[in-house]
Amino acid sequence: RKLPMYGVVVSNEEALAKELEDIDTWGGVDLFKIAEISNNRPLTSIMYTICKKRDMFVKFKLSPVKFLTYMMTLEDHYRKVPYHNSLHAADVTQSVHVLLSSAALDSVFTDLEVLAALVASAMHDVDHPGLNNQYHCANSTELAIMYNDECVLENHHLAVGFKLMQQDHCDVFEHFTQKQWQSLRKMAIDMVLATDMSKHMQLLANLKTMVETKKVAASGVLMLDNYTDRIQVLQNMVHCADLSNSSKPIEAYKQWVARLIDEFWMQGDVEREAGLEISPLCDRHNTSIERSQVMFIDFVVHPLLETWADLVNPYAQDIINQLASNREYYASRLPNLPSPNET
Ligand SMILES: COc1ccc(-c2ccn(CCC(=O)N3CCOCC3)n2)cc1OC1CCCC1
Ligand SMILES: [Mg+2]
Ligand SMILES: [Zn+2]
Repeated sequence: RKLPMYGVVVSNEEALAKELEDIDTWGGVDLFKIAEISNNRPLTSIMYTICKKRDMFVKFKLSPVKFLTYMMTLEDHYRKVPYHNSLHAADVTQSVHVLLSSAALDSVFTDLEVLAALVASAMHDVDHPGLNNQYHCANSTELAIMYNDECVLENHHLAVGFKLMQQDHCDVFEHFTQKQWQSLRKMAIDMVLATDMSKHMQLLANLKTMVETKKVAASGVLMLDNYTDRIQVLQNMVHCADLSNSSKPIEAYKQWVARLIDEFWMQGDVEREAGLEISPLCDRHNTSIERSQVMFIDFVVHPLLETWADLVNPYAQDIINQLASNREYYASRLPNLPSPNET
C-alpha cells in the first residue's frame, strides 16, 4: 500500500514538501504553516519525515503503518492548550534533530540513542493540562498525589507516551530485542525527566564540567565513553530544544511568547477563580512580557545555550547570534520605568 509522502494525508503535498525542505536547519521550518497544511498533524509529519531521512524504518525494521498509527495516537493525546500542544512537541523534535546533526557530534551517538532522543522529544509533553508543576503540587492534584510532587508532569508524559505504545496497533518497537527496548526506554525516561526545570541547575553544572574536561578526537568529534556522559549530553540537548523558542527567528519566537502567556494567564484565571494565590507571570492584570523574556534569556537560556555552544564549538554560533538579536528585540521594547523624579 502506498503511504503518503510525509506520513499524513494532505490536500497539498507540494506545499508540505516546500515547508519541510529546510528541516535540517535551526528555525528552518515554519511549524505554524506545517500545522495548517498537515490538517493539524505537525508532530506526525515532522517526526515521520525526520525518521525517514535518518533511515530509521530500515535500520530498526519499523513498520511505517504502526509508526504512523502510534504518532497520530500520540499527537491526539496532546491537549489543545495554547502552548503545550503537539506544535511545541514538533518544534522540540525538529530542534533535537538539528542539534543531533552538529558536526561535533558526528557519529558520536548510536542509531538507538538518536531514535531514543527523537521519541523522547515527540512524547515529552503529551497530555500536558496547561497547568504547571507548581500548580499541581500546591493543590495536591490527582497527578501530584500519583507522583508524590516529584517531576509530576514529566512522569505523566512518559507514562502516557509509553502506555499508548502497548496497544498492538501502536507497538512500534515490536521487533526490538529486550536489550534494545530496555535501553531505549531508559534513555527516553532519563531525557524527559530532565525537562523538569527543577533539574536545570544540575544539568547546566554537569554540562559546564563536561566542557571543561571535554575530550575531542583527532577528527574534532566529542569523545563520550560512558553512559553518564552520553545521557548528560542527550538530556541537555532535549532541554536546550525545550528552551529554544528565544533562539529561533523572531516571528516564530513572538508566536511562542503569545501562546505561553495565554497558557499562563489561563492558569492564573483558574487560580483566581479558586481563590488561590496567582502563580508568578500568570496574572493577566499584572505581567511585564518584555521584562520576563529578557530576564529569562539572561539568567536561564543564554547561560545554557552558551555552554552548549562551547561543547559543540563552533557549531552553534548562529543559535547564539539569533538569541542575542531576539533579546535586543524585547530589551528595546521594555516599557521605560518612570524616571526617578516622576512620582
Ligand atoms: C516563550 O517563552 C518561554 C518558553 C519556554 C519557557 C520555559 C521555561 C521552562 N521551560 C521548560 C518546561 C517547563 O519547565 N515549564 C514550561 C513553561 O512554564 C514553566 C514550566 N520552558 C519559558 C519562556 O518564557 C519565560 C516564562 C515566561 C516569561 C519568560
Ligand atoms: Mg514539559
Ligand atoms: Zn516542553
